[in-house]
Amino acid sequence: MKLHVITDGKRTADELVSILCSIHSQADHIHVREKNRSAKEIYQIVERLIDGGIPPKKLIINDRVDVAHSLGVGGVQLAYHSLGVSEVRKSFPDLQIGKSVHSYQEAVEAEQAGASFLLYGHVYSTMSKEHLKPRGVEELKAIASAVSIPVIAIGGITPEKTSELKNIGVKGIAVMSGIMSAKDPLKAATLYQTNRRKAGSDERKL
Ligand SMILES: Cc1nc(C(=O)O)sc1CCOP(=O)(O)O
Repeated sequence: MKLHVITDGKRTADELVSILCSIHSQADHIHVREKNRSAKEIYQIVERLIDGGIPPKKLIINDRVDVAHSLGVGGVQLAYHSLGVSEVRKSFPDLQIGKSVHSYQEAVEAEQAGASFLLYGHVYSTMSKEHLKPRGVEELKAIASAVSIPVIAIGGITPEKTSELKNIGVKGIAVMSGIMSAKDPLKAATLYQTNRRKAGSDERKL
């Protein structure tokens, strides 16, 4: 299972660079999701992350295909308001394209349109999506067995949820507040990573 860390749009550029450079060794992917920043600001932050030692392929840019393409990073994450998967796929055949989905139908369509992986959520209740009912694991389980691209779970994921998600065929977890708002983000990321590895080895023992 992969660990995706999602930025929360609440930090100054300096804080963001400092947190991400300190935790990146524990993360498989880092999604730069800074919805209130311009393409230029995101570009400059990502340049600093790369200069700070984060391998470009680890970085996934939310929404901004232009930034992802011009910096040659690991991919783009498309939301409902983003360009469509098939339009992006047509122009960038080799780009890793993640698509955020919220139903079985959206998941199947995103795979058909050429998505490389899916983020499905929000699975558990979370302060990051306050007042919105969580979707639970049933639909997630159905999606994970219906599509052949990796499905990543997002929303309210604590380290303890890792093995439940692993058991239903999810290929990764995406975490925002559990790491970005932690008093010690490196310690938090390490705990997620340890549980993720443990979930993998428990499964191999079965
Ligand atoms: C950014 C995001 N997208 C979601 C979706 O359902 O697509 S849920 C979510 C927030 C996840 O935050 P946390 O790890 O703090 O619960």
